[in-house]
Amino acid sequence: MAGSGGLGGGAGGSQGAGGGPGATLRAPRAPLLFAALVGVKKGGTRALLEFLRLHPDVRALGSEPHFFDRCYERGLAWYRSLMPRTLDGQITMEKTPSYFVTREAPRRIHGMSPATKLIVVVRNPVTRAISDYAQMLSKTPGLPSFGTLAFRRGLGPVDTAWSAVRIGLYAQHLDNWLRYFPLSRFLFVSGERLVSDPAGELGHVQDFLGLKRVVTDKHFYFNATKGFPCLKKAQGSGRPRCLGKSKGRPHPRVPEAMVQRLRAFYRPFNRKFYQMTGQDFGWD
Ligand SMILES: Nc1ncnc2c1ncn2[C@@H]1O[C@H](COP(=O)(O)OS(=O)(=O)O)[C@@H](OP(=O)(O)O)[C@H]1O
Repeated sequence: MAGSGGLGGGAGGSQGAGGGPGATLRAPRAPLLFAALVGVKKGGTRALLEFLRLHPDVRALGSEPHFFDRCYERGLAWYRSLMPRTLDGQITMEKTPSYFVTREAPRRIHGMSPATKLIVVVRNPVTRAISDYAQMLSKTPGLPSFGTLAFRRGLGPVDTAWSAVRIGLYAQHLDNWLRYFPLSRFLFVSGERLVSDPAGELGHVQDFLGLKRVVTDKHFYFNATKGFPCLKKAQGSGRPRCLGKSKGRPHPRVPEAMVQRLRAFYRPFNRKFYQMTGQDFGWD
Protein backbone atom coordinates (compact mmCIF):
# COMPACT_ATOMS: atom_id res chain seq x y z
CA MET A 1 0.00 0.00 0.00
CA ALA A 2 1.21 3.46 -0.73
CA GLY A 3 2.79 5.26 2.13
CA SER A 4 4.61 2.35 3.69
CA GLY A 5 7.34 -0.07 2.97
CA GLY A 6 9.88 2.14 1.20
CA LEU A 7 10.66 2.41 -2.47
CA GLY A 8 13.00 -0.58 -2.55
CA GLY A 9 12.51 -3.31 -5.05
CA GLY A 10 11.33 -1.82 -8.31
CA ALA A 11 14.82 -1.10 -9.43
CA GLY A 12 16.21 -4.36 -8.21
CA GLY A 13 15.74 -6.72 -11.09
CA SER A 14 17.87 -9.45 -12.44
CA GLN A 15 18.92 -7.84 -15.67
CA GLY A 16 19.19 -4.86 -17.91
CA ALA A 17 20.33 -2.00 -15.72
CA GLY A 18 22.91 -0.98 -18.24
CA GLY A 19 25.79 -1.61 -15.89
CA GLY A 20 27.74 -3.72 -18.34
CA PRO A 21 29.05 -7.24 -17.93
CA GLY A 22 29.77 -8.31 -14.38
CA ALA A 23 27.82 -5.45 -12.81
CA THR A 24 25.95 -6.53 -9.71
CA LEU A 25 22.42 -5.36 -9.30
CA ARG A 26 21.07 -4.53 -5.91
CA ALA A 27 19.23 -7.31 -4.22
CA PRO A 28 15.50 -6.98 -4.78
CA ARG A 29 13.94 -4.80 -2.10
CA ALA A 30 17.26 -3.32 -1.01
CA PRO A 31 16.57 0.26 0.07
CA LEU A 32 17.01 2.71 -2.74
CA LEU A 33 19.08 5.83 -2.57
CA PHE A 34 16.25 8.09 -3.52
CA ALA A 35 16.18 11.78 -4.25
CA ALA A 36 13.23 13.83 -5.41
CA LEU A 37 13.24 17.13 -7.21
CA VAL A 38 10.08 18.45 -5.58
CA GLY A 39 9.86 21.96 -6.98
CA VAL A 40 9.28 24.61 -7.81
CA LYS A 41 7.23 24.83 -10.97
CA LYS A 42 9.07 26.99 -13.55
CA GLY A 43 12.12 27.11 -11.28
CA GLY A 44 14.43 25.32 -13.71
CA THR A 45 13.64 21.76 -12.63
CA ARG A 46 13.89 20.26 -16.11
CA ALA A 47 17.30 21.81 -16.71
CA LEU A 48 18.58 20.51 -13.39
CA LEU A 49 17.29 16.99 -14.00
CA GLU A 50 18.68 16.84 -17.54
CA PHE A 51 22.07 18.07 -16.34
CA LEU A 52 22.14 15.59 -13.46
CA ARG A 53 21.32 12.73 -15.79
CA LEU A 54 24.78 13.12 -17.27
CA HIS A 55 26.08 11.61 -14.06
CA PRO A 56 26.64 7.85 -14.34
CA ASP A 57 25.36 7.30 -10.79
CA VAL A 58 22.05 9.04 -11.35
CA ARG A 59 19.12 7.18 -12.86
CA ALA A 60 16.16 9.47 -13.33
CA LEU A 61 12.66 9.06 -14.61
CA GLY A 62 12.25 11.31 -17.65
CA SER A 63 8.57 12.14 -17.19
CA GLU A 64 6.84 13.56 -14.11
CA PRO A 65 5.08 10.71 -12.28
CA HIS A 66 2.89 12.96 -10.05
CA PHE A 67 2.62 10.08 -7.62
CA PHE A 68 2.60 12.02 -4.35
CA ASP A 69 0.01 14.49 -5.58
CA ARG A 70 -2.34 13.15 -8.26
CA CYS A 71 -1.69 9.40 -8.51
CA TYR A 72 -1.20 8.37 -4.90
CA GLU A 73 -4.19 6.03 -5.01
CA ARG A 74 -2.33 3.86 -7.53
CA GLY A 75 -0.10 2.67 -4.72
CA LEU A 76 3.59 2.38 -4.11
CA ALA A 77 3.98 -0.74 -6.28
CA TRP A 78 2.84 1.30 -9.28
CA TYR A 79 5.28 4.09 -8.44
CA ARG A 80 8.08 1.61 -7.92
CA SER A 81 7.37 -0.01 -11.28
CA LEU A 82 7.93 3.33 -13.04
CA MET A 83 11.39 3.81 -11.62
CA PRO A 84 14.46 3.04 -13.69
CA ARG A 85 16.55 0.08 -12.63
CA THR A 86 19.59 0.99 -10.62
CA LEU A 87 22.85 -0.57 -9.63
CA ASP A 88 24.16 -0.58 -6.09
CA GLY A 89 25.17 2.94 -5.14
CA GLN A 90 23.22 4.62 -7.95
CA ILE A 91 20.66 7.23 -7.02
CA THR A 92 17.10 7.02 -8.27
CA MET A 93 15.49 10.35 -9.02
CA GLU A 94 12.26 11.81 -10.18
CA LYS A 95 10.99 15.34 -10.56
CA THR A 96 7.47 16.58 -10.03
CA PRO A 97 7.50 20.32 -9.28
CA SER A 98 3.94 20.39 -7.92
CA TYR A 99 4.95 18.32 -4.89
CA PHE A 100 6.37 21.42 -3.23
CA VAL A 101 2.92 23.00 -2.97
CA THR A 102 0.95 19.81 -2.29
CA ARG A 103 -0.11 19.68 1.33
CA GLU A 104 0.00 15.87 1.59
CA ALA A 105 3.26 15.37 -0.31
CA PRO A 106 5.71 15.72 2.62
CA ARG A 107 3.81 13.27 4.80
CA ARG A 108 3.49 10.80 1.95
CA ILE A 109 7.16 11.02 0.94
CA HIS A 110 8.21 10.73 4.56
CA GLY A 111 5.95 7.69 4.91
CA MET A 112 7.73 6.08 1.97
CA SER A 113 11.23 6.95 3.16
CA PRO A 114 12.31 9.54 5.74
CA ALA A 115 15.80 9.30 4.22
CA THR A 116 14.65 10.85 0.92
CA LYS A 117 16.82 13.73 -0.22
CA LEU A 118 14.79 16.68 -1.38
CA ILE A 119 15.90 19.20 -3.96
CA VAL A 120 14.05 22.44 -4.59
CA VAL A 121 15.00 24.83 -7.38
CA VAL A 122 13.76 28.26 -6.40
CA ARG A 123 13.53 31.33 -8.58
CA ASN A 124 12.53 34.94 -7.95
CA PRO A 125 8.80 34.47 -7.27
CA VAL A 126 7.86 37.45 -9.45
CA THR A 127 9.69 36.09 -12.52
CA ARG A 128 8.42 32.63 -11.65
CA ALA A 129 4.81 33.89 -11.63
CA ILE A 130 5.27 35.57 -15.03
CA SER A 131 6.87 32.39 -16.38
CA ASP A 132 3.91 30.38 -15.08
CA TYR A 133 1.52 32.83 -16.72
CA ALA A 134 3.48 32.57 -20.02
CA GLN A 135 2.93 28.81 -19.88
CA MET A 136 -0.80 29.27 -19.16
CA LEU A 137 -1.06 31.68 -22.10
CA SER A 138 0.61 29.20 -24.41
CA LYS A 139 -2.14 26.70 -23.53
CA THR A 140 -5.05 29.17 -23.31
CA PRO A 141 -4.37 32.13 -25.63
CA GLY A 142 -7.45 34.17 -24.64
CA LEU A 143 -6.55 34.31 -20.95
CA PRO A 144 -7.14 37.61 -19.09
CA SER A 145 -4.06 39.76 -18.61
CA PHE A 146 -1.47 38.98 -15.94
CA GLY A 147 -2.58 42.03 -13.92
CA THR A 148 -6.22 40.96 -13.98
CA LEU A 149 -5.29 37.60 -12.50
CA ALA A 150 -2.56 38.68 -10.10
CA PHE A 151 -4.50 41.52 -8.47
CA ARG A 152 -8.05 41.28 -7.22
CA ARG A 153 -10.36 43.25 -9.51
CA GLY A 154 -7.24 43.98 -11.55
CA LEU A 155 -6.11 46.80 -9.23
CA GLY A 156 -6.72 45.62 -5.67
CA PRO A 157 -4.62 43.46 -3.34
CA VAL A 158 -2.47 40.66 -4.65
CA ASP A 159 -4.62 37.61 -5.25
CA THR A 160 -2.95 34.79 -3.33
CA ALA A 161 -5.66 32.41 -4.47
CA TRP A 162 -4.20 32.47 -8.00
CA SER A 163 -1.80 29.55 -8.30
CA ALA A 164 0.85 31.59 -10.11
CA VAL A 165 1.05 33.87 -7.07
CA ARG A 166 0.53 31.23 -4.40
CA ILE A 167 3.36 28.93 -5.56
CA GLY A 168 5.85 31.76 -4.88
CA LEU A 169 5.07 31.85 -1.15
CA TYR A 170 8.03 29.57 -0.57
CA ALA A 171 8.25 30.11 3.20
CA GLN A 172 4.68 28.92 3.69
CA HIS A 173 5.16 25.77 1.65
CA LEU A 174 8.48 25.01 3.31
CA ASP A 175 6.81 25.29 6.74
CA ASN A 176 4.65 22.34 5.81
CA TRP A 177 7.68 20.26 4.71
CA LEU A 178 9.59 21.05 7.88
CA ARG A 179 6.87 19.32 9.91
CA TYR A 180 8.17 16.06 8.42
CA PHE A 181 11.77 16.59 7.27
CA PRO A 182 14.68 18.41 8.92
CA LEU A 183 16.31 21.18 6.93
CA SER A 184 19.38 18.98 6.41
CA ARG A 185 17.34 16.79 4.02
CA PHE A 186 16.89 19.72 1.63
CA LEU A 187 19.02 21.35 -0.97
CA PHE A 188 17.81 24.67 -2.32
CA VAL A 189 19.18 25.44 -5.75
CA SER A 190 19.11 28.97 -7.11
CA GLY A 191 17.21 28.99 -10.40
CA GLU A 192 19.08 32.17 -11.35
CA ARG A 193 22.51 30.64 -10.75
CA LEU A 194 21.47 27.49 -12.56
CA VAL A 195 21.36 29.73 -15.65
CA SER A 196 24.40 31.93 -14.92
CA ASP A 197 26.64 29.17 -13.51
CA PRO A 198 25.17 25.72 -14.14
CA ALA A 199 28.39 23.88 -13.29
CA GLY A 200 28.63 25.69 -9.93
CA GLU A 201 25.08 24.72 -8.95
CA LEU A 202 25.59 21.17 -10.21
CA GLY A 203 28.66 20.97 -7.98
CA HIS A 204 26.48 21.67 -4.91
CA VAL A 205 23.87 19.19 -6.04
CA GLN A 206 26.41 16.41 -6.58
CA ASP A 207 27.94 17.10 -3.13
CA PHE A 208 24.50 17.01 -1.53
CA LEU A 209 23.74 13.67 -3.18
CA GLY A 210 27.09 12.27 -2.09
CA LEU A 211 28.23 11.92 -5.68
CA LYS A 212 31.62 12.50 -7.20
CA ARG A 213 31.71 15.80 -9.09
CA VAL A 214 31.48 14.38 -12.58
CA VAL A 215 29.27 17.02 -14.20
CA THR A 216 31.43 20.11 -14.52
CA ASP A 217 31.85 23.18 -16.69
CA LYS A 218 33.28 20.94 -19.43
CA HIS A 219 29.72 19.78 -20.09
CA PHE A 220 28.14 23.16 -20.81
CA TYR A 221 28.30 25.93 -23.34
CA PHE A 222 26.25 29.09 -23.52
CA ASN A 223 24.00 29.11 -26.57
CA ALA A 224 23.55 32.77 -27.52
CA THR A 225 20.52 32.07 -29.72
CA LYS A 226 18.70 30.22 -26.95
CA GLY A 227 20.04 32.59 -24.31
CA PHE A 228 20.68 29.68 -21.93
CA PRO A 229 23.34 27.16 -21.11
CA CYS A 230 23.08 23.98 -23.17
CA LEU A 231 24.81 20.62 -23.16
CA LYS A 232 27.87 20.10 -25.32
CA LYS A 233 27.05 16.40 -25.67
CA ALA A 234 23.60 15.09 -24.94
CA GLN A 235 23.22 11.59 -23.61
CA GLY A 236 22.54 9.18 -26.43
CA SER A 237 23.25 11.36 -29.45
CA GLY A 238 26.50 12.81 -28.16
CA ARG A 239 25.51 16.01 -29.97
CA PRO A 240 25.00 19.52 -28.52
CA ARG A 241 21.54 19.91 -27.06
CA CYS A 242 19.50 22.72 -25.58
CA LEU A 243 16.22 22.24 -23.76
CA GLY A 244 13.06 22.51 -25.87
CA LYS A 245 11.04 25.57 -26.87
CA SER A 246 8.88 25.50 -23.72
CA LYS A 247 11.99 26.14 -21.62
CA GLY A 248 13.20 29.68 -21.98
CA ARG A 249 9.99 31.09 -23.45
CA PRO A 250 9.67 34.81 -24.07
CA HIS A 251 7.65 36.36 -21.24
CA PRO A 252 4.69 38.67 -21.87
CA ARG A 253 5.32 42.27 -20.92
CA VAL A 254 4.02 43.12 -17.48
CA PRO A 255 3.84 46.84 -16.52
CA GLU A 256 6.73 47.85 -14.26
CA ALA A 257 4.35 49.20 -11.60
CA MET A 258 2.80 45.74 -11.27
CA VAL A 259 6.18 44.08 -11.07
CA GLN A 260 7.15 46.50 -8.28
CA ARG A 261 3.93 45.82 -6.38
CA LEU A 262 4.50 42.10 -6.58
CA ARG A 263 8.10 42.50 -5.49
CA ALA A 264 6.95 44.43 -2.44
CA PHE A 265 4.33 41.80 -1.74
CA TYR A 266 6.83 38.93 -1.82
CA ARG A 267 9.61 40.72 0.10
CA PRO A 268 8.56 39.63 3.63
CA PHE A 269 7.92 36.09 2.45
CA ASN A 270 11.33 35.99 0.74
CA ARG A 271 13.04 37.27 3.88
CA LYS A 272 11.33 34.59 5.94
CA PHE A 273 12.44 32.01 3.39
CA TYR A 274 16.05 33.24 3.59
CA GLN A 275 15.90 32.94 7.38
CA MET A 276 14.44 29.46 7.24
CA THR A 277 16.98 28.16 4.74
CA GLY A 278 19.97 30.23 5.88
CA GLN A 279 20.46 31.30 2.25
CA ASP A 280 19.95 34.70 0.68
CA PHE A 281 18.78 34.28 -2.91
CA GLY A 282 19.09 37.99 -3.66
CA TRP A 283 15.60 38.62 -5.00
CA ASP A 284 14.90 41.89 -3.17
N1 LIG B 1 19.57 25.68 -19.43
C1 LIG B 1 18.30 26.07 -19.48
N2 LIG B 1 17.61 26.03 -20.64
C2 LIG B 1 16.31 26.43 -20.67
N3 LIG B 1 15.62 26.88 -19.61
C3 LIG B 1 16.28 26.92 -18.43
C4 LIG B 1 17.64 26.52 -18.32
N4 LIG B 1 18.02 26.70 -17.03
C5 LIG B 1 16.97 27.18 -16.37
N5 LIG B 1 15.92 27.32 -17.22
C6 LIG B 1 14.63 27.85 -16.82
O1 LIG B 1 13.75 26.77 -16.58
C7 LIG B 1 12.44 27.34 -16.62
C8 LIG B 1 11.41 26.24 -16.69
O2 LIG B 1 11.40 25.65 -15.42
P1 LIG B 1 10.93 24.17 -15.16
O3 LIG B 1 11.71 23.23 -16.01
O4 LIG B 1 11.01 23.95 -13.70
O5 LIG B 1 9.43 24.22 -15.66
S1 LIG B 1 8.27 23.17 -15.35
O6 LIG B 1 7.75 23.49 -14.03
O7 LIG B 1 8.83 21.81 -15.43
O8 LIG B 1 7.27 23.44 -16.40
C9 LIG B 1 12.49 28.25 -17.82
O9 LIG B 1 11.55 29.29 -17.59
P2 LIG B 1 11.12 30.32 -18.75
O10 LIG B 1 12.38 31.07 -19.12
O11 LIG B 1 10.13 31.20 -18.11
O12 LIG B 1 10.58 29.51 -19.88
C10 LIG B 1 13.94 28.74 -17.84
O13 LIG B 1 14.10 30.07 -17.43
